[in-house]
Amino acid sequence: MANPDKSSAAIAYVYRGTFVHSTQQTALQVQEDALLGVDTEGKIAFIGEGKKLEALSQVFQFSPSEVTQLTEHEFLMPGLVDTHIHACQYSYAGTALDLPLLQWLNTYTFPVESRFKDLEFARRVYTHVVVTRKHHNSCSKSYDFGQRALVGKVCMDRNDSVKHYRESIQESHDETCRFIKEFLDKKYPLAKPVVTPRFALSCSRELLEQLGKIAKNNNLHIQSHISENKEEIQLVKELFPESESYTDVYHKYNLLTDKTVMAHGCHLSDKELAVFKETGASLSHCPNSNFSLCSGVLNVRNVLKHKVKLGLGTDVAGGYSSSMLDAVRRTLDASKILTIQDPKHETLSFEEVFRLATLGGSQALSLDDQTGNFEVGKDFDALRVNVAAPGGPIDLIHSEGPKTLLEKFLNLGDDRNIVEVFVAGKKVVPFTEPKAE
Ligand SMILES: Nc1nc2[nH]cnc2c(=O)[nH]1
Ligand SMILES: [Zn+2]
Repeated sequence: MANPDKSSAAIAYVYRGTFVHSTQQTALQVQEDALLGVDTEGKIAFIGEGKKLEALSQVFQFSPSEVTQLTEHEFLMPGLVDTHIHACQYSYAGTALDLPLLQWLNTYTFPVESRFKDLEFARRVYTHVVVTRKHHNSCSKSYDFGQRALVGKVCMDRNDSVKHYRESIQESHDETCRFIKEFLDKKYPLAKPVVTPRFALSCSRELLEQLGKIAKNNNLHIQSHISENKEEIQLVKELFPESESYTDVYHKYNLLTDKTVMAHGCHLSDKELAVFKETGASLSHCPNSNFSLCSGVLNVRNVLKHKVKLGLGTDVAGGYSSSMLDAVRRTLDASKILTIQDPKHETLSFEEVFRLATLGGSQALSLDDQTGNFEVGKDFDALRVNVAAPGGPIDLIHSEGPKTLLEKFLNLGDDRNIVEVFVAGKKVVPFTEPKAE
């Protein structure tokens, strides 16, 4: 429990019931009959025991009668963090999954993305992405709907398959600078721009170098793809013969920093993982995409052994589902496949995967000082889950403890179980239109 200092904001609301979250030390920490207060700035003001209600209400100046009591099948958990999604690929999610990565990009992805020159097309797709994903339980127009987001403008100055979908180095550089400036000028409280070289194969050395400099000079996040599929890795070797590895290509151009998140990394060597650890760069594990495009199976256990930060991603539309619950399930499947192949492999537990989907994601994005778990002073990013929601997908035959309720939700739940979603203390589901001034 925190001591309120004189400058702390007033309490906006208080929940009482079961809370589950992760810490660095414990994959799943359960607090039963606990109290959690959120202040008017959307931050967690206190967490304490239910039986201390009287004392807490006096210290933090709220009325015990206004506390919201969760029911026996409900709990609060931190928001699920999707560390990698392509908003512009959302329109064909669930289709076009019959080709491996490079052929998939040339045949389906580049032709669709090139249509975003048409602003009306772009607006229509992006609005759908945010509205749908809110109901799919995680964090672009995200900022209009109160969601937390890192948003990048994809850069590529190399592309031979769809000729009209390629920038010059100058265009890519200038558009990135314009995008960053306009984005920062809007002063969105929860959204940040990200420097985004698509991947090594679609960028010249000069462009990679310029993007590394832009990120460094403006202290920005960086995102890209790495070591997703074997054919891609072979081509990177041929295009960048001076580099020792795929990781080395990005490292050389200062694109691996503690604010970098690289998607996939299915085939990284231990030596490359050591570079990730050393630079503080993180990985986004996107198992649905890795299965759908037959790219590979990331050994998450090995990544964790190297102490590389790792979060989960949906990677729509290489991944066909925009649900983070799906990412949780596919992560467990991927781990079990590795155990089938090698019984000595230590399968990930659901508690570990829960941590990857919440705290792990916030660490991968270097946002763990603000979000990822329930710690006093962090933003209140949370889901209120009702495992027994009427008309929902889960049949509760017996009364179950909180750990089992979480496991059931992760394996069987969907948005019908997500009663409320909070981002920085603001309720974004159910969504209510802001009142007109
Ligand atoms: N999955 C995936 N991998 C990529 N590598 C380069 N671009 C992409 C993309 O759009 N999706
Ligand atoms: Zn991707």
